[in-house]
Amino acid sequence: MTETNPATRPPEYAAIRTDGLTRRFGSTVAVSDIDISIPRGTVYGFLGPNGAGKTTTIQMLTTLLPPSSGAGWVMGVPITNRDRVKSHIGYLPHESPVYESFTAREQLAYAADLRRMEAAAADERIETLLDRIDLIDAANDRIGTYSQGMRRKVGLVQALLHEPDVAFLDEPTNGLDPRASRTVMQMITEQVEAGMTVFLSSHILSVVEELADTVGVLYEGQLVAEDTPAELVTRTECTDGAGTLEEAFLDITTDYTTTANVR
Ligand SMILES: Nc1ncnc2c1ncn2[C@@H]1O[C@H](COP(=O)(O)OP(=O)(O)OP(=O)(O)O)[C@@H](O)[C@H]1O
Repeated sequence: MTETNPATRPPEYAAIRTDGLTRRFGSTVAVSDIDISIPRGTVYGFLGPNGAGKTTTIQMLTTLLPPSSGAGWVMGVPITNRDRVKSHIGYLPHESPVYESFTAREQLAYAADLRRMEAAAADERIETLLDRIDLIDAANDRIGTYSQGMRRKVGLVQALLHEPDVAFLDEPTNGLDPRASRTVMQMITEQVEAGMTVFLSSHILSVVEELADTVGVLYEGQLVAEDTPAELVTRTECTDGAGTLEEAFLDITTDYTTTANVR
């Protein structure tokens, strides 16, 4: 069987696909003419310096912000179709979207209800995930009393609760201790093995290097490099045997014009 080029397949093949996706704020071009195609069941690491346009891209893909021009699809659904796109996605934004006055159990039950999950199945999944992420003992405490890391855990469980086809995770390990980070990385790996696609934005490059099948580097709104983590490291000549994605990222973003051909 001959494989077609992912970039030329119809949009329904990809979990996420964009075609010239662009967003301007006045005279600022936050995201400029981005073309990506992310196969289902993979992790896409999305990197870029502060202000590169990562959040803006995620907000367009999660239907929170309309593009200025270009197009995007999530699971084959145009991102202009908010309700249908929302039915396919989970989103963990930079700040966990939780209510201070709720307990973790209440917050997650509320999220499950919004997602129209069947109550018994939702309860079972909530308990499993709370246990997995080591939050079960605090699950009846108000989120207002939680640490940053504990809030992050609730936000992450909330994003994965309904087993979305595509999860957009912005800094999922922010504020987590090493053991909790490891658990979260294992959870992401398991979800992806079960078929989920993960769009992962993080400044913690060791996490991205370990999880991502493909990494895209955004610089001043443009996608300036895209490859597997290993290839990015090799092709930016960071390998004298011990290159890391962090070195590759610094190299690419120090002077992307000389490395734009890595894409
Ligand atoms: N609502 C807005 N109005 C005006 N400019 C905006 C708005 N949102 C973002 N921008 C600008 O768009 C550009 C991209 O911002 P964005 O938040 O997408 O970057 P980022 O890569 O997510 O950064 P960080 O890593 O710091 O979170 C920046 O120049 C930012 O100032």
